[in-house]
Amino acid sequence: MIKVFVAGATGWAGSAISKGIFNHDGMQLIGGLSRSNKGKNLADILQIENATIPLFDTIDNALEKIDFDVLVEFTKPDIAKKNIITALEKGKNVIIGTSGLSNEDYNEIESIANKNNASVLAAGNFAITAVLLFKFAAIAAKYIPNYELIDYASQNKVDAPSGSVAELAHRLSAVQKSTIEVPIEDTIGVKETRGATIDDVQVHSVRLPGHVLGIEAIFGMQDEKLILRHDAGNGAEPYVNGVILAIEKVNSFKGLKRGLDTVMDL
Ligand SMILES: NC(=O)C1=CN([C@@H]2O[C@H](COP(=O)(O)OP(=O)(O)OC[C@H]3O[C@@H](n4cnc5c(N)ncnc54)[C@H](O)[C@@H]3O)[C@@H](O)[C@H]2O)C=CC1
Ligand SMILES: O=C(O)C1=N[C@H](C(=O)O)C[C@H](O)C1
Repeated sequence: MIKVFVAGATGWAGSAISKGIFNHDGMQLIGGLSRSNKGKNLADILQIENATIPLFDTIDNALEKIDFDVLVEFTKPDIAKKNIITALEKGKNVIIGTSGLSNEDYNEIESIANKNNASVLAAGNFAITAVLLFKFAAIAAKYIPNYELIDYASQNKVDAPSGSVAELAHRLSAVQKSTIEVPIEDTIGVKETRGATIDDVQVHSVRLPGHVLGIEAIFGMQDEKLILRHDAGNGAEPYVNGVILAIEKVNSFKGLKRGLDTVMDL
C-alpha cells in the first residue's frame, strides 16, 4: 500500500486528485495540506463517507503527526518549494504538479533528492493530451528548428509562463534550440511583443477570462507550418490518472525526472 499525502488537497486540482487516490486500490490517502482548512477532515470536504483524513496547515506539522511515502504537491509556487524540500529531506518521494518553479529550482530539488536517495517526478501537465503534445512536439523539434510557444490560461492564473509551457520549452530546446532569424534585440518597435526567451525559446503567455489552460507549439518552415494544440476543459479530472501513474512509478528511479512521458511506454 503506497501512503500518499496531498499538498493542496482542497484546491481545484488537489481535490480531484485526492478523491482519485482515495478510490485507487493499492494507495492510501494519509492526509493533506490546506492552510485554510487546518484541523478539518478532508473526507468531509470531499464528501467521502466513513473516513478520516486529517488536514494540516504546514508540512512540518504534518510530518510530526503522520508518516507517508509520497508527497503530491499541488499548491502555489510560493510554498511548493519548501514543501518539496522538507519532504525530500525526510527521504519521501515527491510528485510535483505545481507550476511556477524555475530551472534553478529544479536543479536544487534534484541535488537534494540525490543527497537523500529520494525520487521526484515533476510534470508541467499530467493530462494525457498534453503529454502527447509534448511527445509530438519533441519529434517536430528534431526536424524543424524554427518554433515558438503560446500558453493560454485564465485571467486569475498567478504564474507565467504556465508550468506546462516552461517544461515544454526546456524539453524542446534540449532536442534542438529554436532558431530566431531576427535577433530579439534587433527588433524594430516594441521588443516585448516578441515574448519572453525561456531556454532559448520565444514564449507568449495569454491570460484571459474564458480560458482554462491551452498550449500551442507552432513550427514554421518555408511554405509550410505545423501547429500542435492542447486545450483543457473546465474540470480537473484529466490530471487524476496521470498523477496516479506518477505515484506508481516514482519509486522506479532515483533523482529527478521531468515529464510524465519519461515513465510511460510511449
Ligand atoms: N501539472 C499539472 O498537470 C497541473 C498543475 N496545476 C498547478 O497546480 C497548482 C494548484 O492549482 P489549483 O488547484 O488550480 O489551485 P487552487 O488555488 O485551487 O488550490 C491550491 C491549494 O493549495 C493550498 N495552498 C495554497 N497556498 C498554501 C499555503 N501557503 N500553505 C498551505 N496550503 C496552501 C490551498 O489551500 C489549496 O488547497 C498551480 O500551480 C497549478 O498551475 C494545476 C492543474 C494541473
Ligand atoms: O493553473 C492551472 O490551473 C493549471 N496550471 C498548469 C500549468 O501551469 O501548466 C496546468 C494545468 O492545466 C492547469
